[in-house]
Amino acid sequence: MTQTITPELKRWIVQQARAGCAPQDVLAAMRQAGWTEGVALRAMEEALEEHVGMLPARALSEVPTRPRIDLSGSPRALDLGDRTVRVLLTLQRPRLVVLADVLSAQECDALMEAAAPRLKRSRTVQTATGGEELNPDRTSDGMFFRRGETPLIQRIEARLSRLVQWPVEHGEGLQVLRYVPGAQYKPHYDYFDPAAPGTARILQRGGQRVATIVIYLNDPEGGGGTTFPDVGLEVYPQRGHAVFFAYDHPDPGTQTLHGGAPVLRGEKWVATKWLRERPFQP
Ligand SMILES: O=C(O)CCC(=O)C(=O)O
Ligand SMILES: [Fe+2]
Repeated sequence: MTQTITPELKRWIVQQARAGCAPQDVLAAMRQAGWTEGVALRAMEEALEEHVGMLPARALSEVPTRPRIDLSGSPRALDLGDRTVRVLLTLQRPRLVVLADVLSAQECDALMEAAAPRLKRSRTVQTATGGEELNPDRTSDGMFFRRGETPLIQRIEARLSRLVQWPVEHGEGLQVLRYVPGAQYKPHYDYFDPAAPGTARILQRGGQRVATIVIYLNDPEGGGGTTFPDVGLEVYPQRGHAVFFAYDHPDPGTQTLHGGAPVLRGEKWVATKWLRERPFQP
């Protein structure tokens, strides 16, 4: 059965929020009333977004509680201190922004060069056990830089932190991936499945993942787009560009299912930054 988000439902959600009801209590009440979690979360997001949109600008200047790119005033470019990035596209659901000029060509080259000797077949964090495993759905080679490992990494981390208004300490180490022709990363969520037995252990090191930044380091000749199947979106890799997407809750309702499509010609290199709720202990 499809459930429809009605104006009455949204009004009710706003009333609860104004009465000081905690979001998890509103969610629990909706679930009890028969709403599925994904729809309930989407209704809450939509209702509160619309409501906040009607408040005076002053009310929006509170400290962000999630990584976000401030696009108030629809800026075409964002000054990040040492670099100006351009805003190409934004989507509300999934919450997503495509950017250009996040890294210079020289920075992309330097990252690939530093990563190359350390690449190994990618492993995936297994929520079943909390350990790491080879994953047939993910046929890239990868490596992690330690946070702050080199001056280049420090510079990139500071820039990304300013971009998404989220502390450097909440980030995992920058990961570099290389895909050769045929390699791909099948559609997945970056957050850890709350229902899986190994997740509790993973969450001890900084809580959930709440947002992802994928930066393209080169121009693959064909294929290799980052796909978002729920909304039929594909971001084509271009050197120095990036896609940011955020998921406030570890739930498919965020529509952040995404994958790296198979590379058809040439290689594809990306750098991924995953952001956690809390400081991440490497
Ligand atoms: O390679 C891509 O386009 C996506 C990478 C990705 O999903 C990830 O690193 O989590
Ligand atoms: Fe991912």
